[in-house]
Order: sequence, then structure tokens, then C-alpha cells
Amino acid sequence: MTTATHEETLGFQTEVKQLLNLMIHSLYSNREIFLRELISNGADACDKLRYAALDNDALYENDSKLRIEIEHDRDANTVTVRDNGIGMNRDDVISNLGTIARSGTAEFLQQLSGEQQKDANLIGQFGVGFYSSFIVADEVTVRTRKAGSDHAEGIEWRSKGEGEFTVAQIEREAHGTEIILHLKEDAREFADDYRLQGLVRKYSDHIEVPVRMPKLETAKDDEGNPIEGSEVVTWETVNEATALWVRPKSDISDDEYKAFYKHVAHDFTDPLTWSHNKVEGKLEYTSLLYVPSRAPFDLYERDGARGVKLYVQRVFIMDDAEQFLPLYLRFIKGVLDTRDLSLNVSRELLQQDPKVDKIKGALTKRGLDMLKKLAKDKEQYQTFWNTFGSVLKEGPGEDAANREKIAELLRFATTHTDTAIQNQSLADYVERMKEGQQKIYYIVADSFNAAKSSPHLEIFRKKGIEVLLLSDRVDEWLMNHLTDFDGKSFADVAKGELDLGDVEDEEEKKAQEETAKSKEELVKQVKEALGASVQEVKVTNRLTDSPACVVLPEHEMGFQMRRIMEAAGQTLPEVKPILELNPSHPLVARLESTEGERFTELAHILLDQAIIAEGGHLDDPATYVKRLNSLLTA
Ligand SMILES: Nc1ncnc2c1ncn2[C@@H]1O[C@H](COP(=O)(O)OP(=O)(O)OP(=O)(O)O)[C@@H](O)[C@H]1O
Repeated sequence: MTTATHEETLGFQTEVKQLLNLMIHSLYSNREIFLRELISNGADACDKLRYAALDNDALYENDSKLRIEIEHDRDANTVTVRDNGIGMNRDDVISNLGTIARSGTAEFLQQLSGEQQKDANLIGQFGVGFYSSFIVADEVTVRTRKAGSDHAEGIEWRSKGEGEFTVAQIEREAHGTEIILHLKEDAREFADDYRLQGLVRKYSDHIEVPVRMPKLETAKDDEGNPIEGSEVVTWETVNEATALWVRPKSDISDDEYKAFYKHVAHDFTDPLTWSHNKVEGKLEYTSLLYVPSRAPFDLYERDGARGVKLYVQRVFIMDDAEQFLPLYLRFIKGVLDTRDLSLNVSRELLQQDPKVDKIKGALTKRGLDMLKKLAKDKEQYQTFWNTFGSVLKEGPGEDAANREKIAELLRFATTHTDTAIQNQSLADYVERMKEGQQKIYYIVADSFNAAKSSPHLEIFRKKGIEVLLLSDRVDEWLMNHLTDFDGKSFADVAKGELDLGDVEDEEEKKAQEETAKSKEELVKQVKEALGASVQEVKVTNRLTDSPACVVLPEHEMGFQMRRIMEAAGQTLPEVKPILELNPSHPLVARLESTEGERFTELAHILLDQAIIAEGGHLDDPATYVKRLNSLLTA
């Protein structure tokens, strides 16, 4: 019997309350996952104790056979999950089971809508953990004691999941944690041996820690009849209890790989693919890497969880070891088990160890190979690309050595399909290049529609030359680092001189030169009229339908990048655009036949329109409107 002292009632952090509410409703149809979450936490707690005991054997308190036990009591309507892992002290309990200290939680919760299906998906991204107990329980009791602490420092935490919990100090002999779920009436089905065993096998077979359940054994007399009063309870291990990654690949079924993923990644959807490798030789490691099928809520958070679970010779060392994968592969989840690091390695030591870089190089290659294989299945790859494509696009900037490999994995929207779906590879583009075309053309804009309708594309459309349509925030940065693909360089159609290579013949070039010559006077006048608003005025052959467009010098930062940086509060030196005029457009012809004040007005209108068409903001929109109105009413 435990006597509780110092009982205190505390309130859940607001975020916990919100999450509990939503979780209970939206995960109802998936509620059996509570057991997986609790076993997962128990296994993590055992891993942590094994690690801490490397330095201090006494922490085992003479009980070094780490295990998880599951029992139920049909009369009391309870299920208990118990581990002899690291346990928690009072502070741990309050912060772990009363708050959610993950960054971005508040923003995450704001996205929840109250719609069951939608929220179940979002909550899955967040990871439900311990709180999933409340999907099946109307009261949860946690009894725990941190390994190595005094027996009097046990803690009992209790809650009905309705805004409050109590914490009290208790006497507790065993270290580790025991979680008692008092089942809701409609969750009685879980107080059943077969049901529980089935769930353990389904979700936790691959966990290295044995999961045991009690079995009642009765001695039999000579005639085979049970002897009354001879019942003894023996504990039977229900799961396979070997670390999955240690087993030979050929012995592991897809379902086992998938179940293990859910444990490692705290996800409850299947992964898209995985890659399991054992490496011997100079480096010795086993890696099991997964590509999830959906993004975690903190994919773009600076300090979001990333990296692999690190083991050294099967001993768990740390979660989220981010040193083994580059940032642009941060969506990859999995396990790395190596002999090349020492057991007392810490995050700081990892940063200095040259072997870490070698393993990182090898895992990066594995990750990229895994994606290359995935790309063979167009549908699956599209799911991957829609979810993580913009993260992979950070790759060429971060990892010059693998630039070519990453480039092969990129997918784009292009004028070939003219839809916003990014599903065309650079190899597809190159295959379709026109005779005489030397460059891969692209345009970057703030949105797909702005890119697709940009006046800069007019000549390309006319000549049937394909252009990549880029509109993700990361795109301009990507293109700054992608210099060539398959021997072809990239060209931004909104920058520098238009060069269509040999797609244009000599006659066309000559005709253009002649037109330019004949418009020299007009160009001069427009430049005078616009003054410092532009750096140059030219006649162009880029346009077929629009009267004018703005262009930037070749090596200037693009308009999109500028706007992103300015929105982030950076001040950038001003760049004046180059205004290019379409000599065969009626508005330009009209300009040519206008004089004086009207000429200046019309020139300004053409410039402002070109800026708007490119997606830019006018410095002085009111004056533009006034000029336009006066023109319309003239
Ligand atoms: N059986 C246990 N033994 C020791 N500590 C535990 C146990 N269960 C939970 N904890 C502590 O409580 C914390 C919160 O657990 P919870 O399951 O909510 O989240 P998590 O496992 O960290 O991540 P996720 O939300 O992705 O599942 C854990 O990180 C751990 O520190």
C-alpha cells in the first residue's frame, strides 16, 4: 500500500488541454494506438536507463533485466503498462506529463479545425505519445521513481484528462514507471489477454525490450485435472524482442518494417519506402532509413526534431542525432547503429569526430539512392515530392558534392504541361529540348499563375521552347546553385540578354537588329521620359502579346528573392529595371506617334504595367491609376 504525501493539484498547460480534447475525438477510430505509444515510451525509458548505467551500474538497483509488463484486471476494468526503465522524478513528471514544451505547438494547435478527419491527420503529424491514454481511459494513474533515487521519492500522478492532475510523493520500491489506465465503459474490450497480445504483436514485435504478459499456470494431478490452489503466475514474453535492424533483411516482412517505422518516427501512417543496410569494412554500421509519407508539423521549424536514432553497438545513445544527415534530408527518419563511435559519445563529441562526417557522407548517399529508387514509381514519388520537394530543393546549395544526384531527383512545373503539378524532371526537359537549344530556361515568380502568365514567356511559347515555371520560396536560391545539368546551363528568362541560341536563325537575328536600329529614337525618348526610374530602355523580341516587360541584369538578385528578403526586414540596395519594348505592339506604335506630356504619361503607364505583370508592387499606385484613367477618358 502506498501512502501519498505532499499531494498537489495542478492545471495542465493550455496547449495540453486543447490537444487532449481534440485527440480524444479525432483519434477515436484509431484508439488502439494508445498501447503502442505506451510501450514505445517504456522501451525508450529502458534504453535511457541502459545508457545511463554505462557510467553507473548501480542505477540498475540489482534489476538489470530491462522489460515491459502488461497486465489487466477485468473486474477493476484496468490495463497496466509497467517498465523498469529510467523512471521520472517530480520535476520530470510535471514537465513531461503536464506540458508540451515543443516549439511551434501553439501555431500547430491553431491549425486544428474541429473536423475529425482533418484533425486526426494533423495530430498524427504532431505525435500523440502519452496523452493517447485518454482516448481509452477516463482516469490515468502513473507511478514512477527515477532509477538511483531514494524509495521515498516515488511520484504518483493522477488525472481524468479534464484540465487538472494531481502529483503526490509516494514510497515506491521499484524504479521505472507504471501506468494504470482505468478504461472507459466503451473501451472494456482492451481488458482482455488476446486483444492485448494481438496488439503487442502487431505494433511492438520488433522492440528489443521484451514485452511480457502474465500467464496463469495450474499444476495438474496424475489424471490431468487441475489442482485447486496450485495456480502460479509466470511471465511470458509476447514480442519477438530483438532489435529489428539487427535481423537479416530476408527475415523481415514489410509489415514489420512498417511497424518499426511507426515506433521510431512516432507516426501512424506507413512510410513511403525504406533502406536497410549493413556495412562492414572501414566503417562499421547498420542503418535503417525511412522516407515518411507525410511531413511532421515542425519540418520548417529551425529547432524541429530531425535526424536518426543513434545506437552504439545496440545501446541506445540518443534520439534525433542530426549530425548524420544533411539538413536537406531532414525528413528522413530511422536508426543508425555503429561500432565506430564510443559508448560515451555526446552531442558535442559528435561534432568533432571525423568518423561522423564519413558516416554522414555514406548515409547521404543511401538517402539519395533510396529516393532514386522511389522515383521509379511515379505515383509514390509524386507523393514524396509534394510533401518534401521544397526541402530537397535546399540540397544543391547545401551539398555541392551531390549536386548532380540531387538535380536528377528534382521535379518541376513547366510550360510543357502548364499545370501547377511539379512532376517533370530535368532529364524529361532535356529530352524535349529543341534542335539548336543550348540552355535550360526557367522563370521564377511569386506564384504559379504569375510564372505561367508572365510576358517573358511569350517568345518561348511562340517558338515552342519549354520553360520551367518556378514559384516556391526556395526556388531562386535553388537556381543560384544549380549551374548546369547534363552539360546544359540554366538561364533565367527574366534576366540579362535574351539568347535563344541556334533556335533563332540568322535572318531573324538580322531583322531584329534592323528593328532595333529603326527604334533608336523612340528608345532614347522613353529613357528621357522615365529618367531615373529605369536603368535602360531597349527594344525586345521577347514579347508577342504584351507591349513591354521589365528585365534585370544577368547577375542581379531576382525579383522574387528581393521581395522575400525585404519581407524579412532586410534593406537591399535599389536596382532599377531594364524596360524592354515590343516594337510590334499597337501601344508602342501609339507611343511613337505621341508627344510631350502625353508621351511621358504613356511611357510611365507602360513601365508600371510591366512591373505589375511581373508581380511587383508599384511605388506610387495612385499616380498610376490617375494616369491610366486620364488615358481612358481621353
Ligand atoms: N514510461 C516512461 N518512463 C520514463 N519517462 C517517460 C515515460 N513515458 C513518458 N515519459 C516522459 O514523458 C515525455 C513525454 O512523453 P510523450 O509520449 O508524450 O512524448 P514523446 O515520447 O517524447 O514524443 P511523442 O509525442 O512524439 O510520442 C517523454 O519524452 C519522456 O521523457
